[in-house]
Amino acid sequence: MNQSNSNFDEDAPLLAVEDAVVNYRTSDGDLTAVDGISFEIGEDEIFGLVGESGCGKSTVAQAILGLLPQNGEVVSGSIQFRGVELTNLDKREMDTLRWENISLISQGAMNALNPVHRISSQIIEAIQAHRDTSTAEARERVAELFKIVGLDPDRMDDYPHQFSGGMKQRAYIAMSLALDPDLIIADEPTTALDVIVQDQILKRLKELRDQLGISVVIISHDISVIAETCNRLGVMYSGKLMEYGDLREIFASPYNPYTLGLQNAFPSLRGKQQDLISIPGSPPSIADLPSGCRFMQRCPFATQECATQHPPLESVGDDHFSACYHHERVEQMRHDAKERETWAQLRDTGNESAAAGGMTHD
Ligand SMILES: Nc1ncnc2c1ncn2[C@@H]1O[C@H](COP(=O)(O)OP(=O)(O)OP(=O)(O)O)[C@@H](O)[C@H]1O
Repeated sequence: MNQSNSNFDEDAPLLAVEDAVVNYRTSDGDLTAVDGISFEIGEDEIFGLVGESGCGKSTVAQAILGLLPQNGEVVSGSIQFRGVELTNLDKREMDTLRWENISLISQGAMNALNPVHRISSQIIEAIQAHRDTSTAEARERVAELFKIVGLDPDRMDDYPHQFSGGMKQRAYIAMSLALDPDLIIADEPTTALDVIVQDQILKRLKELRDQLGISVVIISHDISVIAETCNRLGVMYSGKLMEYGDLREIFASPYNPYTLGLQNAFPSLRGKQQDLISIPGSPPSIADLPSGCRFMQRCPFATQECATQHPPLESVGDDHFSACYHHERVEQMRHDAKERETWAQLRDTGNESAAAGGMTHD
């Protein structure tokens, strides 16, 4: 463990997000992008956060890392790293924690490498900004990091343009490992890469967990990316966690209609080809959220009850939680969700009428 903060509690979870609410101030008033989500990440864990564009995944990552834009704020709840409340840290403390304890590989991180500086000097600079290390020692560390991420150390003095997209992404991962963080947050780490390189990077992230004991949060809109890599999972929709827990358990017995829909919508990276069925419609705008279940307007199983309020997360198994009013109908929902007509009916009915009363009754 990286012991840069003497306030860390070794018995506390690595990361614990508890009922966190994140708002953005806009000319239309305060908009809630993350609405009371809770999850924990333990040692040696790869946690996946999945959901469609705009559901609040990046906002969660930025809130953890203290990198929310100027108009964003964690307005309630708590985010703790080894028992230390991150939302109370000042900028200097947060800057230290970022890199030393938690580091970020962001969407398009490879483009964050400075094109006019050699890759080695960029990583050396990051090391020397935090540690009193000679340049010779830092160069040795860069060579070691290159090996860890599967790059040839002889190429460390190259410029970014001499690297392919996949190599640049690996170089950025090397940089994010420079100070031995305990947790890496990878926000869409492979989105811009082709499938083969994507697979290699995901394998590498897994190896980091296996070899270095680093926990990883992978944020992706693609549930098959998460399926390949993670051992625990949070399925997000419109600022809420819809299903959460052990990945194998969720994949073997999904309880939430949104998870059922996502599973239909993405091809698996390996394994048998399946017929893809997309979920008709799009998520609600955070400026105009429904008062009931956030997924209600796109859910083929919605009833009047769903229009009352968003359902709470309930325990449905060992390390398995889901937010839905219809868990008792899950067998039927799993069966029906595999049928294209189930979702097509929704398209025919139209989102608006489904929300207003085109839904089934209990
Ligand atoms: N600075 C901001 N000001 C106002 N609204 C914002 C701001 N940043 C994000 N949002 C809104 O917050 C919601 C969540 O955005 P966020 O980027 O966290 O979602 P996401 O799931 O990561 O999506 P993507 O995969 O497209 O990045 C969206 O509705 C987005 O439009």
